[in-house]
Amino acid sequence: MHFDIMVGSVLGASEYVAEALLAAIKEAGHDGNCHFDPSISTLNKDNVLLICTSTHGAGDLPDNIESYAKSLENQDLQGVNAIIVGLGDSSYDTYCGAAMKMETLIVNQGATLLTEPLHIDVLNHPIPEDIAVDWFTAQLEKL
Ligand SMILES: Cc1cc2nc3c(=O)[nH]c(=O)nc-3n(C[C@H](O)[C@H](O)[C@H](O)COP(=O)(O)O)c2cc1C
Repeated sequence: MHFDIMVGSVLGASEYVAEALLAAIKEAGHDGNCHFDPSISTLNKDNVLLICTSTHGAGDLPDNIESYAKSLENQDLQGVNAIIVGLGDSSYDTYCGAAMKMETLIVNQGATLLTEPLHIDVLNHPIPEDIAVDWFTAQLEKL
C-alpha cells in the first residue's frame, strides 16, 4: 500500500506524528509520502489518504491545510480509502474539531474510512507520535 499523508499543522506536532507514521509504514513494508503543504494535485485514488491534522483557533483547521480542504469540496472521493489522525487538547470545547471537519468532508465526498479516527489528546499524550505509531501499527495489521 502507498499512503499519502496530508499534514495540517501550526506548531509542528502533527508533522512529527506524520513522520513517525511514515516510518511505521515503511517498517511494515509499505510506502508513502508526507505532504506538509497539502495540495489536491497529489490526489491519487489508488493510494490511502491519511489525514494528520491538529486543531487551532476555535475548532479550526490549520492554515496550511485550509485550501486543500476547500478543494476537496469539489472532488469525487468514491473509491478513496482514508484514515484520520487528529491532534487536539481536550481542555478546548472544540476538541479535535479540525479532524472531525476533515472526516465529515471526505466521507461526504465519498471516501471510505478504513478505521475509526484516532483523536490524540496532547494533554494526556505529551509525545503524541508514540500513541499514534502504536495505534497505527495495530491498524495496519488489520488492513
Ligand atoms: C491557539 C491555539 C488554539 C487551539 N485550539 C484548539 C481547539 O480548538 N481544539 C483542540 O482540540 N485543540 C486546540 N489546540 C491544541 C492543538 O491542537 C495542539 O496543541 C496540537 O498538538 C498542535 O499541533 P500542531 O503543532 O501540529 O499545530 C489549540 C492550540 C493553540 C496553541
